[in-house]
Amino acid sequence: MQPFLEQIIHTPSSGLGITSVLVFGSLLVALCFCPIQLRRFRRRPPYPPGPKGIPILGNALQIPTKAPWSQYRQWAEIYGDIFHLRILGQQVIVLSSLKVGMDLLHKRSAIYSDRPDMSLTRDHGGWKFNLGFEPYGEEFHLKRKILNQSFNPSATKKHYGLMHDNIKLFIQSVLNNPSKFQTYNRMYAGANIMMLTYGHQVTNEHDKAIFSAEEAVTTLESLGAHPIDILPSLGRLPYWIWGKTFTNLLDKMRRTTHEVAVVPYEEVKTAYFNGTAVPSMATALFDSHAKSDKTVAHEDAIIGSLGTTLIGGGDTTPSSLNTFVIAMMLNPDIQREARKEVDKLLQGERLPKLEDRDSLPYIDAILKEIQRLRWKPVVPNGVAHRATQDDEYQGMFIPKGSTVVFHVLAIMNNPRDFPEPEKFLPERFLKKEGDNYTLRTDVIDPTSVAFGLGPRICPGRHFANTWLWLAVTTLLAVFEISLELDDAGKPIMPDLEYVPGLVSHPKPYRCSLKPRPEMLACLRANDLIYP
Ligand code: HEM
Repeated sequence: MQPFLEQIIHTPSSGLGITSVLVFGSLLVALCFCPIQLRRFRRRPPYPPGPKGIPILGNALQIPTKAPWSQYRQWAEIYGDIFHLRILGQQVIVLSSLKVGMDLLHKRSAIYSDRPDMSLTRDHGGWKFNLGFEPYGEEFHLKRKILNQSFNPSATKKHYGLMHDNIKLFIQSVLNNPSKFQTYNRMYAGANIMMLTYGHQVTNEHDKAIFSAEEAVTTLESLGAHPIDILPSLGRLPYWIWGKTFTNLLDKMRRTTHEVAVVPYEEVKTAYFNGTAVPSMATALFDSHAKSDKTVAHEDAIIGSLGTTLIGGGDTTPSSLNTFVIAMMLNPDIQREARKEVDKLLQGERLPKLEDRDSLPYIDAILKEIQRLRWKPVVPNGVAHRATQDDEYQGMFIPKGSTVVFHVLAIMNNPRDFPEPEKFLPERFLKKEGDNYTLRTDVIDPTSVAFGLGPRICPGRHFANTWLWLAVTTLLAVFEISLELDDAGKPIMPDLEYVPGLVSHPKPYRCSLKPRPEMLACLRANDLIYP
């Protein structure tokens, strides 16, 4: 799911220098495509406006490696909500408003739902199983159908019991060891998904499934730009010509993708045919696809859909929940206001339930603001799409093969839609009458941006939002969240510089999570032990 732009520009660590990749790629592109491009150029409307680049490299060197979105925001202010960049001869179209995103990715989805090639990771690194890399076509629809069946809004309701069980385990773990909040955050996000997908119970933070998913994503992030992505036929050459660092990394990538997608699948398949599998997405699929000879129809699509869930959800929801904790530490007034709403409903007598959601609009506003984020949305550059046909939009030309970036972060930071975007202000989504809040409907809902658009919209969005709501509300009910103090009594501030990557997330931070005395009776009544 690595945005193409990032892959080309921002992760040059595969053993080849970025400059050589850029120059090499540009020469190839120029040699192969110049005559064709010239013929098309004479007939077409202009590209969307954009900054002037330099020969060969185009705009590559104008995109800062750190916080590139602020540059995109500036370009959007100069050139409008759709602008054009050229990187290595690759046309990149950046969409920086929800309207343009809807017009293209949603309304013209037949053209804009493909992914850039990423031949290296897909065809050579073992990532072919992953829906996020799947070209738009029959296999894509099959995998999406499988995931949608388990993650659509009514299917998500069936997972409430699992989430209610896991939130209690999560809270108990944090009560036992608050300093490991970040570890448990990740562990229980993974536990939800592993139980739902494979019927696998995660019982500790060292569970191999969670470890494999982390390792696979880290390896993917460290591969970086490579000529095989520019000219896939180079992949037919022996790998050793690219050097030892590269071959080692590719070996590791193939091993980790196997561990993440094939190993858990084979385990659950064996259990299914032995009659010992716990009911899950996998067993439901076997019920309808297993044959009498113990083979499974559409097996690749099933392996791929199941194997994608932990990759899609293992990092993303924990990142949002970490941002929530950081936001609460830095905004005690907002924390107080949110807790007032929670306490009014629960009266210290019970833990929150997902059925309470409609009664707590302030919490929903916090979730929207977390997704809008003043620091970094979880997937700041969206995930790149690719145009499969020449297109024209408002008199501008979008050529076939363009990489199309729905720039989530630039949209979320647009002061036109979100005044004072740098401030954390849940109230921007609320109307207040007397003491009561209601959600505004006349403001862009960040939830409709953060998860992408069109047929490629995140299939896990309902599930992610439901778990996040429950986690946020329960943490507010049970804990006082504040900055930890150092030995001199000074607050330890979190670093707001997020770690960039496929999924952006905060650096490790310190926080104080103190159980609220008024909830102790309720915790005991729920068999939650306060040490
Ligand atoms: C806060 C949590 C999450 C955020 C912000 C998020 C965001 C996104 C975004 C922006 C995309 C790309 C959409 C596009 O191409 O336009 C995406 C794709 C995807 N997400 Fe999520 N996601 C989250 C949680 C999850 C969860 C829990 C799952 C697993 C069930 C999941 C599974 C996927 C998959 C499989 C794709 C690829 C879809 C495709 O290419 O067709 N995500 N997500």
